Order: sequence, then C-alpha cells, then structure tokens
Amino acid sequence: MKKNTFGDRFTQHQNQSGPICPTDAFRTGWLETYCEKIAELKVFEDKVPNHVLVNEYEAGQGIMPHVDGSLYYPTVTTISLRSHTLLDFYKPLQSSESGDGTSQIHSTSLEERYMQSLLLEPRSLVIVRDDMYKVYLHGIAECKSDIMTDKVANIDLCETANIGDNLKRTTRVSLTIRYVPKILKAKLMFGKKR
Ligand SMILES: O=C(O)CCC(=O)C(=O)O
Ligand SMILES: [Fe+2]
Repeated sequence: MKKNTFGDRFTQHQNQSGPICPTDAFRTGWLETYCEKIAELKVFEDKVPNHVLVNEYEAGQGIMPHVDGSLYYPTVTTISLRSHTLLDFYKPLQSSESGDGTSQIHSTSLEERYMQSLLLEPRSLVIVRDDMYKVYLHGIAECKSDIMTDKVANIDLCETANIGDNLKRTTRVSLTIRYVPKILKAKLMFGKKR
C-alpha cells in the first residue's frame, strides 16, 4: 500500500515514494474545493480540514486494525475513489484490575473482537467520529473481494450493493481528510509515527 501525506495547506509531503495523487489535483485546487465542501458539513466545527493522507491499495491489499491516535481532531473523513472497500471495526482489547492492583490484558482473537463493517463505495464520503474513531479499531482485510452480509452496517444506504453480493475489489485510492490543530502539526512534520 502506498501512502502520501499532505499537510500545511497540502504542500508538505511525507513518507513519499513518489506522488501517487496527481499534484495537479492540489495545484488546481480540486482537493481544496472538496475540503471546503466537507467543512460546510461542520464536521470539524468551524474548521477547514488542513491535512490529507492519500492511500492507494491494489486489490488484495489492506491495512491492519489500528487506531489513528490522538494527534487529530476526533473526527476523520474519508473519500473513496475507484474501488469500494470494506472498513472493518473491532473492539479494543479488554483489561481488568487484578487483586494486587495490576491490570491484566485479556487476549482475544481479532475474529472475536470484530463488530461490524462499513461498505465504502467509490466516490463516497464517510465520517467517523467519537468512540468509533477513538476507542474502536479500524482496518481493511487483505482480500480481493467482499461478500455483503448483515454485518455491513450501512448496506441499506448503499446504492451499489445488496446483501449476498460478492464485490470484486480493484485499485482503490482513499483521501483521509482531517483537521490537525496547528500545535500538533509540527509533530507530524518532524516525522512522528502514527
Ligand atoms: O484507506 C482508508 O480508508 C483507511 C486508511 C486508514 O485507516 C489510515 O491510513 O489510517
Ligand atoms: Fe486509520
């Protein structure tokens, strides 16, 4: 999977292995337009997003379940382009206090921690916020097709799929668009790993 980050009004490039999103999209203001459209939804209160992560996935590629970390405003918006994908959500590992005051992490398999998925259709925008963003893990399985089940929480809202369909993945480009408070942006620019 290729990653590219655009911050500071999209001029700062990180983790680059060559731009995977035509820089013209940035020069011509295409991306800025979409950031402004997202800002109009007031998902970042009165803020306009200032940070874009571009990921490109070949069919069969995914991303391990993870949380994005506290560097970002607790809302993330993602535009999916070209292919659909399934974004899977998982419960975090549970821990409990033992008698001696130490905490114990209960190991459970990812399969047991799986909750539900969202179908991200091509040209769609998804907004993930609050606990779904801060508490639960998200990931994309490494597979080339996805069978639609009742675990796909938004299936009734999707125009391109019904339960029982087997959707073949092709190359997908995702634009993860967020607002990063200024004070935290400096940390990102110095290459702090997320
Ligand atoms: O590509 C996506 O939709 C998710 C990407 C993601 O979770 C990340 O880069 O942290
Ligand atoms: Fe993520």
